[in-house]
Amino acid sequence: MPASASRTDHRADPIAGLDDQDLFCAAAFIDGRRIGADTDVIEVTDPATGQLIGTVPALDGAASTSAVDAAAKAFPAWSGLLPQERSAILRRWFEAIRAAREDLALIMTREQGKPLSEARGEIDYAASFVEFYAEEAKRPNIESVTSHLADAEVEVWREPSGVAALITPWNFPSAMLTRKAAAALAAGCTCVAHPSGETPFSATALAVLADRAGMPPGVFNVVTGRAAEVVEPWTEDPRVRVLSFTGSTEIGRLLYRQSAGTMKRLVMELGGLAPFIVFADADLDQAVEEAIKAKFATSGQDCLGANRFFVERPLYDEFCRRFAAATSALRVGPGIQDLDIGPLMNQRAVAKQHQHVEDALARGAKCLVGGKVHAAGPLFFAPTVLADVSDDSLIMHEETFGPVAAIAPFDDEAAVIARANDTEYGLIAYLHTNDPRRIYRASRALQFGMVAVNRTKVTGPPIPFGGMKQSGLGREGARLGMEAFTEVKYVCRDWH
Ligand SMILES: NC(=O)c1ccc[n+]([C@@H]2O[C@H](COP(=O)([O-])OP(=O)(O)OC[C@H]3O[C@@H](n4cnc5c(N)ncnc54)[C@H](O)[C@@H]3O)[C@@H](O)[C@H]2O)c1
Ligand SMILES: N[C@@H](CC=O)C(=O)O
Repeated sequence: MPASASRTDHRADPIAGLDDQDLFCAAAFIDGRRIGADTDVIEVTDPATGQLIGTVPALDGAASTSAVDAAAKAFPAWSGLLPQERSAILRRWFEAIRAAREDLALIMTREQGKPLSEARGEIDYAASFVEFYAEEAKRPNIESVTSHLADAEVEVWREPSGVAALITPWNFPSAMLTRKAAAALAAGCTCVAHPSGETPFSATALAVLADRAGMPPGVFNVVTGRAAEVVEPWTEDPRVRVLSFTGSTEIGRLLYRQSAGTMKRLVMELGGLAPFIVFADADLDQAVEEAIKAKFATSGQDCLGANRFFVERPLYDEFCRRFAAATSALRVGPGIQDLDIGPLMNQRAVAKQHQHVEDALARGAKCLVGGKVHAAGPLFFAPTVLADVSDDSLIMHEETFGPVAAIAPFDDEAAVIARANDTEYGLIAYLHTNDPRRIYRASRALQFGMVAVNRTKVTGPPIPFGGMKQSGLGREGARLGMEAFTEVKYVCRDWH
């Protein structure tokens, strides 16, 4: 155990309304033990109120390496279990998460700020990955290949890669962790996970539940601390074979560089700059309803959040009018009150909203609704609609990651597809049209990993989630998500 850490069962102050206070756990988890720091801690505040809700240990590089020691030690036994045995543990973890739904949602709302209903939805989403991979764990397929050599038999195996490092963000603190961890564990890898310092309690609660579900010591370690201190040793450690990150493209590039020395397998779920394209033949009511979901879920702090709305000229004025009216009806307040829009994560996020609004207005845009901080508090930004936004505005090129929508008209299909593709990002594109030929043409032409047609909610465990270009590498979810944590081994056997 590192000198700076002592073995303590630290507790955060109780959260009112939590049934099971042990889930609100102010400790890291390494090798099946709760690790607390004597002095160095990270303070976690409720973004709705600015109130301190608890602290977690700020573990150092030695502690972070000790988590890899534990995961490497646990790897032979975990990867050697029968697939059904790993599946049974994952299934128990899934059931524990489902049973703790209300408490997990409350913890998330307090540290992340999202409305309680959205937090409950995220817990269901998080649990669904554990359930899915509990099933996939049973199917570690061996591919049979017809031999191309005389007198030889050939086989292709998939073997667990080893220790996997999982680095997760603050906007979806539970689902981003289970989407990675359940896939890695099902494949037979052991994990070291680092949750964002802004939302660590959702991750430590999942670790408590994994422990209760019978996850053996060292298989699923959660290391709290400052991201660079915790993660850099993992990028340099040759025992860490896969690094899976969700967060900004900027940090993704940094981790890519840091991982080059040990040639890790990388999974990167990075930023997006989603276009939302509405053609004149679309169902306008449906387009407006879906646009509200695509822009304002998690207060706009979603990698799938629509940043750029392009509306064909004949529908433009009416779309702007209806979308602005629907936006001004959104209720803003603390997540605990379960309204529509909660606070942003931090002051940097608020500053970015101001910057994007002011820049767009300076370039000729009109503000139809919002445009400033909301009376609910300093981290609440009013849901905002900007119309006539010019293509050279910052908001058309940089992720806003907040509740500001930019709308611009278009006249021509080919031109709008080119504008939509004119970005380094390529995560998701939204398309509204009722012309089947156009749906096919546009879906093919959009350079995005996911295309949502006439709807917003498209994700879930069986689909390959991920982006093209600088939105990332690899895919999460589906069978591909599990294969990311495996190595292909080819064996050729002589018959003689
Ligand atoms: N794709 C996503 O789901 C997602 C999630 C969160 C943030 N973001 C992006 O981040 C931007 C704003 O958020 P931010 O200011 O917190 O961004 P950021 O890049 O500083 O942080 C994003 C995440 O990266 C991790 N991180 C930061 N520094 C790291 C390091 N040196 N090593 C390893 N991990 C590190 C943090 O734990 C954090 O959760 C947004 O505009 C958005 O692009 C994307
Ligand atoms: N909203 C995404 C998570 C990324 O921010 C999802 O649906 O998985």
